[in-house]
Amino acid sequence: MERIDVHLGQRSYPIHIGSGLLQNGDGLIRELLPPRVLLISNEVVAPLYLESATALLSRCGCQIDTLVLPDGERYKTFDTLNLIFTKALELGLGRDCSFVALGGGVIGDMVGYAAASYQRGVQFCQFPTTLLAQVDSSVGGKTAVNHPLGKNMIGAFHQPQLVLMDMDTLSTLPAREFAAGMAEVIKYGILWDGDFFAWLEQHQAELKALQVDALSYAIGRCCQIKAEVVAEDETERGVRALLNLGHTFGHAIEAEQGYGNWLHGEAVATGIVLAAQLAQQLGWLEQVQVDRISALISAFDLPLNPPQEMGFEQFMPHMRRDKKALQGIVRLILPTAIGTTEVVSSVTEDQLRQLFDTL
Ligand SMILES: NC(=O)c1ccc[n+]([C@@H]2O[C@H](COP(=O)([O-])OP(=O)(O)OC[C@H]3O[C@@H](n4cnc5c(N)ncnc54)[C@H](O)[C@@H]3O)[C@@H](O)[C@H]2O)c1
Ligand SMILES: O=C(O)C(=O)C[C@@H](O)[C@H](O)[C@H](O)COP(=O)(O)O
Ligand SMILES: [Zn+2]
Repeated sequence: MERIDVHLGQRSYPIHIGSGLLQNGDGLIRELLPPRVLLISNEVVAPLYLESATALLSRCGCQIDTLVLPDGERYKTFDTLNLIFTKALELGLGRDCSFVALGGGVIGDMVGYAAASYQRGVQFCQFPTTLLAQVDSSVGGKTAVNHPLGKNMIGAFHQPQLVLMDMDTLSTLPAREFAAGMAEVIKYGILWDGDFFAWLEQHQAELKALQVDALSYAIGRCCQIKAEVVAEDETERGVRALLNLGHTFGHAIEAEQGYGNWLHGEAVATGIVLAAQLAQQLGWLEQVQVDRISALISAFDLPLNPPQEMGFEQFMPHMRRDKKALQGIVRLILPTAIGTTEVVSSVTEDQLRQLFDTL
């Protein structure tokens, strides 16, 4: 069992990582929970883990109600959010309740945003059940829903009270979803920690086999990096933007292809490769580093290339709307080495056209 703290003054919170925490984690979370809880999951995760999560929360002394939402990225919408608000109002929940998100990043982002806005803000907790949610989305307080014109366009920064991640839940995760989570894991190595990237290169087999020591090291390292970055820059005024490596391209793919057709992690994987290729084109990254990045992404069966039908004309409208853009100028996160990245606003549209033309 590992505990990592996100240091944010009064909004600080613990991340608990371990095996069996949905069965026996009550001692870790009891003191942080209010008496009234709305436990929210989806149609896929609920049959697997709702019962143990309910039992855990009830051993903590909470009065629990549950809500099961439809599954998938295409339901990360205002309409689904409204199901949460309606349920909470029907139950008569007040500001002293907590919402608990049991599921992957879609559930976590939606429940977090519902908590940020219900009666102008209630507490929430993250019980992440995908690799992607454990290494990334459950930590840091970015919450959102999608808009047809852009990913995560409507949202808020709202930190959870606690994050409880039971690594055992990964045993039921489909292989494609595990790989999608690995895209964000690889991202941390490139943007922050070259030694971690090298460790990932050396431990591919153990990770694919869900070997517990390798998995817990990888999840822990990602959470440490994210906690450090978020503590330094909670609302993305500076260094936090680095966590967006691959996302300007990736979000364009997700929106253009229709939410859910490309998984978030798949789109980010391709986005990271595009960022590396662009950095190489600009003379900032050596080809050998691009090759290492592509090789590791490919080793986890993640896509290296965007959809064939997507070129400059299809990417650009999405990229100009990216949340990092300032006065219509695209800002990109580009690697300068494995382990070091920079926020760059000097890339011209001609340079981007050249990137897509050479694919
Ligand atoms: N807030 C953030 O900082 C942040 C960071 C990264 C990604 N995200 C968001 O997270 C979302 C992607 O999250 P995701 O990859 O977890 O997708 P997801 O939430 O859609 O989960 C993937 C699939 O796995 C199922 N599932 C979840 N846990 C399972 C389990 N243990 N066993 C079997 N099936 C399980 C889900 O029901 C779903 O079908 C995107 O919307 C992305 O924008 C947010
Ligand atoms: O936590 C962050 O900051 C991130 O950028 C993490 C990303 O992996 C995540 O996908 C995030 O939701 C993207 O944020 P957005 O602001 O580009 O929507
Ligand atoms: Zn992401």
